[in-house]
Amino acid sequence: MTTVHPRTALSINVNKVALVRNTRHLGIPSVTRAALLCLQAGAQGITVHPRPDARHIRAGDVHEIAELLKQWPQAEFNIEGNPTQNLMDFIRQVRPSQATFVPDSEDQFTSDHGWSFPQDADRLLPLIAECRALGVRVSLFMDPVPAQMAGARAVGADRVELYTEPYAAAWGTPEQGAQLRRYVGAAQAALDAGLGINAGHDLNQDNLADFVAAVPGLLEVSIGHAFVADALELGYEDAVRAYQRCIDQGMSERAI
Ligand SMILES: CC(=O)[C@@H](O)[C@H](O)COP(=O)(O)O
Ligand SMILES: NCC(=O)COP(=O)(O)O
Repeated sequence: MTTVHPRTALSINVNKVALVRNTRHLGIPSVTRAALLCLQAGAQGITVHPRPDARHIRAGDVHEIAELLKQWPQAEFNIEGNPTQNLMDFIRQVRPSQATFVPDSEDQFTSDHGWSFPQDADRLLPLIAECRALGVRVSLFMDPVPAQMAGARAVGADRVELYTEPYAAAWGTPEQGAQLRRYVGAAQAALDAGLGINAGHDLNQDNLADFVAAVPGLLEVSIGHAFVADALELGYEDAVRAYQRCIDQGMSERAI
């Protein structure tokens, strides 16, 4: 049976623009202008992760980008965070296209693991139900473990976001193929459970096309750290186009 491969959307995470902005009281580089330039260059969405310590994305950024996106109805706004911390206030106030639940502690260096089922089910169920009642799609940040996907669906998630750091770390090494097969298996299990598939963390211009080509049903990649590093060299417009080319290359190589 031929697997239908949707076009993978590119959502730009602007956390690291905010990180640089926060090192002076000058308001530059503008986070909202970065989002605008990425949208103008063809990005299909913007992602932010307003952590409780506001180390990068602040509440004002969330509301300014929400206002900007009212002018871009075809683009998506993805707000990430831990729903047992500060995320739900943003979801209630902004009602973004998507909420991505991430099980980070408040002082975590960066996101480095997904949810676990059945352990996390009881506390996620009502929060997912609230988001969906608000018309907000819910994606759960997950490790690429096939056996976990049914649990994600059982708590009402619409999608999972596969945590891709292990794949990124293996890319270009002899472990690349084995890691990629883990993600293909997890994605197929997610599809079988009725979930949509997103992915993110440490994706870059080197490893993106291989991932897009291999992983079935990939709806969205959210990319920030490597993108901002590339944008410092190329500018936002050329960096978006470079990442779109990687996605297009992966799409062209997808097995029919
Ligand atoms: C959930 C995830 O993998 C990233 O979206 C996360 O936003 C990275 O956070 P930092 O930018 O704070 O490292
Ligand atoms: N969900 C992943 C994301 O938004 C960006 O992750 P990264 O590219 O900054 O590692």
